[in-house]
Amino acid sequence: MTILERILEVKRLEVKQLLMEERDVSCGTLSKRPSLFETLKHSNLLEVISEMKRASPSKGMIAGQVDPVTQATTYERAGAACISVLTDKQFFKGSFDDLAAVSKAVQIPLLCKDFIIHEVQIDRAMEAGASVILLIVAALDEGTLQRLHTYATGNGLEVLVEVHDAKELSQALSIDAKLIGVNNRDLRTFEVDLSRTEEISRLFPFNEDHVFISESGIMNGKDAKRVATVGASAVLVGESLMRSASVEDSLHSLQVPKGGVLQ
Ligand SMILES: O=P(O)(O)OC[C@@H](O)[C@@H](O)c1c[nH]c2ccccc12
Repeated sequence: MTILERILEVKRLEVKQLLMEERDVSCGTLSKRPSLFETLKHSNLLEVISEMKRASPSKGMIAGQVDPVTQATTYERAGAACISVLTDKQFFKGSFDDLAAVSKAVQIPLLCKDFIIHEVQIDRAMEAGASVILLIVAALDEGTLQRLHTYATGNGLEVLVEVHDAKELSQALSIDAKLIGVNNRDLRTFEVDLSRTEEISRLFPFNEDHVFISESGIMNGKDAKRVATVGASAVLVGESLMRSASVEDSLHSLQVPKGGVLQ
């Protein structure tokens, strides 16, 4: 069984649990945040989506003692375009409480990072103040991907659709995804390879309606430049910022000029 399959098994149980809990749906008011899509489209720099990531299945504990609010406000002050908060408990040691706490402390777009397979998780993300959710193409069949995308956008959320290969990119495009991220990490093997971003960039429809994001394994300005060169508008960065002794310097070193031919 791959790690992704194991995670999805746990998610199915979590969803059952969430569906049994009674909630006051009226608290699901959408927080007013700028649009991530618009922010990325209009910037001349490679923007940074900075992630609050305590631990991961591939790296174990990364920063167990870090306070999510302190980390997120540091990201915001340093000029991040968006904060990503991992809400998965079992594999990433995050929570919806982390997301809710961060939500109260920052004004920029806020991404709920989880393995979403059901609408009830989207409701929780909204309740906790997220303005963006992640949908992972590899985790969903086509019908569910479409349904969850429609549900989220219908509720005023933005959706980052994560792909890993050409087939997944065409699935993302077929549901009209606007924010498309290439995960450089293979969720089945944990292998990280930035050439994934380069490969997908050759197939990516760079135009008004799409932005291209490179996710995972971005460690420094050199990596940032590499993905900016092939048209990335943003990088999604967790580990290297979580481990950095100077978050501000590290984040600034990633904000290189956009370099794509069509930008
Ligand atoms: O820590 P990194 O290598 O900078 O990666 C961040 C982010 O891309 C990664 O956490 C991620 C990308 N897609 C995901 C899906 C689920 C969980 C985690 C992720």
